[in-house]
Amino acid sequence: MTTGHTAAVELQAVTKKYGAGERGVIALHEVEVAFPAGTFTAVMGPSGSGKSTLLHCAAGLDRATSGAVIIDGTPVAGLSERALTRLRRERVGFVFQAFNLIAALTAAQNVALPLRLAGRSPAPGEVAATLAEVGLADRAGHRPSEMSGGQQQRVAIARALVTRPAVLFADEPTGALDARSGREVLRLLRASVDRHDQTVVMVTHDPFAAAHADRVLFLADGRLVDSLDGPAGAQEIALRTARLEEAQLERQQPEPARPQQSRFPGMAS
Ligand SMILES: Nc1ncnc2c1ncn2[C@@H]1O[C@H](COP(=O)(O)OP(=O)(O)OP(=O)(O)O)[C@@H](O)[C@H]1O
Repeated sequence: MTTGHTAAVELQAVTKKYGAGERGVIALHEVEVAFPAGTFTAVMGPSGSGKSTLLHCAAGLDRATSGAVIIDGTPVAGLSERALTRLRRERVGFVFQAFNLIAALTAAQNVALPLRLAGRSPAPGEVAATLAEVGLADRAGHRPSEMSGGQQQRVAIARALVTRPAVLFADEPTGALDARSGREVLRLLRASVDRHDQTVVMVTHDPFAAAHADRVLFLADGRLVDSLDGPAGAQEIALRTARLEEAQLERQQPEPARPQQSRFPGMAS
């Protein structure tokens, strides 16, 4: 089995600008990054640094303003909307903070949905096996409202993995969970990489979550400014995050005021 040799997703000089003219916001500046197949990458950075934009561009949910995004060997720039939708449906999996399961469907029906949308019937046992992988073999007939948050997120992971995508993108997958359910979700993502060579890219604010990754990338002001090759400890990740947040705060401070003339001659103001 080859691991880590080819890129599941590649961004070449990707710039993303929202809006036009002077009021436009450059959310990504010529970002250059590859996510090797069979690896787990965490993306961190202060609020507004461009994490979600990076994820949306890398997943083909949004188009880059310039530069190239290559998903599973296919450059997305040349694709029609319909072809891009098909690429996303067949080669990309998503897990969001808010689970996004369909309330009227059972766990098994939710997991089968991507296969049905791709126009194929699940093979016998396929959905059950995927639910078993996330430890929910006994919940197949339950609807989302009958499951805990952690269980719902595990169903969402099963739904994302059922098509065996080239890459799984997770946007704050533990953000709405208690610590124990969060750890379970992270263990599952890690296991999908270790056991099935899955490629995972996860945006997170949580250093403990990022510590499950093989590599942590740090964004600031739309640029990749730092990286840690893992396994990295949560403490080191937290330290680097704190440094970036401090640097961002410093940049946002107004220009220091000129020293005032002291009202008391001879004393420093
Ligand atoms: N649709 C949009 N229109 C205009 N500006 C946007 C849009 N989406 C994001 N931005 C801006 O682009 C920059 C990057 O935003 P992005 O949401 O990618 O950051 P983030 O790191 O994911 O932030 P957070 O951690 O707060 O979710 C920010 O300045 C944001 O205000």
